[in-house]
Amino acid sequence: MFIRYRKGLSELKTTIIGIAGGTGSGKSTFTNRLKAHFGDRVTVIYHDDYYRAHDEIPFEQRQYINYDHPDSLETDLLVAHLKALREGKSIECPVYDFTRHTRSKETKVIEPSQVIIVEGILIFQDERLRNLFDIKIFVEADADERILRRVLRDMNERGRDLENIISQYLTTVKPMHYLYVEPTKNLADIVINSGLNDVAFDIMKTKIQDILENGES
Ligand SMILES: Nc1ncnc2c1ncn2[C@@H]1O[C@H](COP(=O)(O)OP(=O)(O)O)[C@@H](O)[C@H]1O
Ligand SMILES: Nc1ccn([C@@H]2O[C@H](COP(=O)(O)O)[C@@H](O)[C@H]2O)c(=O)n1
Repeated sequence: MFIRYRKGLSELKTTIIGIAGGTGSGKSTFTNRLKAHFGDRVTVIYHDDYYRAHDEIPFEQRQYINYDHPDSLETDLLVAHLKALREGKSIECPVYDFTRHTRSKETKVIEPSQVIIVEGILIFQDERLRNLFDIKIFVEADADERILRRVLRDMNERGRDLENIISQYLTTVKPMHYLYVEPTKNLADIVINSGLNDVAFDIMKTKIQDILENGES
């Protein structure tokens, strides 16, 4: 693991905010809105980037892996990275390529910051990860809206076709959602209705601003 020490930041208390929710619920929409407002003052980490590589399996077979089971993600590495960032060390984050169902050759260096947002469908499912969050938010949306959004997003951005999206949804995405994602809603501090919720955005904007100014969560 690549770790580089950055002087001074180790003394700042880091606040880690988890944003969970089902696929297509609006997690990225909500997270990206906060990131756009705060810029470099807030760091965002996507659990999706920690999907396992599986370069040993041909592409044709990689598309049939159950990517909605907790074991499909290298959560150990994310836990280690968050602990390193909290200690003021930078990390080398993997970059996931959804079009190839594997990790990209590139990595991105992430510097420590006072506020870190972690986003992902399964981030409240892992107890070690869950215990690292100071604030837990769950983005809620009806299943029909989530799948419709996913169809458009996966066709436009992830190189998928309709038949593949429907088959994946029925065989793994939907059952795993009810087994592993939906139950974690009860573990959240705040459940928000839609990633485009202006009230929730204003509340979180005020909270993060307060943390950045007063150094507390
Ligand atoms: N409330 C909403 N109304 C309409 N479209 C939305 C809404 N929230 C998100 N979207 C769109 O749905 C797609 C999936 O949203 P995204 O935030 O990427 O979901 P997630 O990160 O939870 O999978 C995106 O194209 C996004 O623009
Ligand atoms: N190779 C992969 C890896 C993951 N997925 C799907 O991504 C979903 C999680 O990401 P969201 O942005 O939608 O929250 C998850 O439901 C996996 O099925 C994939 O399709 N292919």
